Amino acid sequence: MNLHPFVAVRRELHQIPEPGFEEVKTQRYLLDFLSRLPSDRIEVETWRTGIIVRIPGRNPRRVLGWRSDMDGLPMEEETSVDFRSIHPGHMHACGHDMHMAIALGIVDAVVHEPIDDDLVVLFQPAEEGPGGALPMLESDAFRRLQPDELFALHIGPDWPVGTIATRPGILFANTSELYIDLVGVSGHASLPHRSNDMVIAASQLAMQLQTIVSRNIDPLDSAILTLGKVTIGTRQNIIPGKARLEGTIRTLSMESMEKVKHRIRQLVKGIETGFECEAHIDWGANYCQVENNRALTQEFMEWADREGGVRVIPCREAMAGEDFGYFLREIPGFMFWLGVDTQHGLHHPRLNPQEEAIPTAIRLVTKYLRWRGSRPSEG
Ligand SMILES: CC(=O)N[C@@H](CCC[C@H](N)C(=O)O)C(=O)O
Repeated sequence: MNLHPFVAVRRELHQIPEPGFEEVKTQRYLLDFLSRLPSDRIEVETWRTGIIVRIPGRNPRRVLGWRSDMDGLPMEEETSVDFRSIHPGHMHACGHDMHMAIALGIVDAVVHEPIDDDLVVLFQPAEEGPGGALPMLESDAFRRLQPDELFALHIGPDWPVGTIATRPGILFANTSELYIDLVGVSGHASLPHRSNDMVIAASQLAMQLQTIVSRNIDPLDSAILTLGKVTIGTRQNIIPGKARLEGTIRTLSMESMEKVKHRIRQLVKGIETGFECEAHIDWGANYCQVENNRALTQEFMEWADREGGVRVIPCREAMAGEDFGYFLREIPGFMFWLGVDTQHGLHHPRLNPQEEAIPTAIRLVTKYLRWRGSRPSEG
């Protein structure tokens, strides 16, 4: 059976997942693809491991933009597909391989049949961390080619192929990473009184942190504090003097984010006093919420229902994070979920999105850009 060309692209990209700002092979693959397109129809610029593509329009009044992320996740793939990751310990488990294949499909379609407005397509590194959107947004390369409106999608495991889901206003949460180091005194397992055991301090802290959302945040204002990794100790008969707790905070308002951080500082101070240890907090990468432009989103949802060949599902906010929010803070636009109907969700080692969603998305987005490109600007 003949594979759809951009499904084949996705499979090739799926094999080479790389961490944020190390997307070297990925960038080379994308550049290679772009170099095979007619060079008089396309301008290609690199920014770190990312790429900015500009395709001039037929009768441009403004610049429309599309954004894809690029990076993979540090996890071992557990699917049995024959195109699984060849990079041990790394996997495209958040669909960025799908996003890139779709973005290339859009570039290919618009190069061969231009839209009225100019189109800029961003391949943005490091969405999973430390965050490529903000530095890309602030770069000279981006400022030179900056779009007037910007759109993106994210694969949505919960929705069937042929559907999209989005909403005007907040779609994704504010995020902050969280790293807490505790330092006590290590020692012999038989001499607890001469050491300062960080297993106990870290366990207490982990439990206390889980009281913040339930006791300090307004129940009508969602928040999450997840610890995804706790590292303590080296073997069973050594009392460990060091512990590291790693997690993420999600909120739907900046006020709640500040409140959660304030409570974390207080609880960590309490652990320092109570367990006579030293503690250090690092907030890592912080992403602002993805807030869809209301008018453009509403218009898109109505258009997609009418003409896009997909079913549009109005959805609730998600507590996932996306540094695309930084772009939307400056540039009107929106993001939507693309139904890919998978049993295993994002960040799962068996994530296996339905690839028929790729041609569906290319058709939908290209048609929308064509339509939007022929419409007057907002306001
Ligand atoms: C869509 C998605 O899964 N995004 C990631 C973004 C990560 C943000 C940051 N590195 C963090 O962990 O807080 C997510 O986990 O939601």
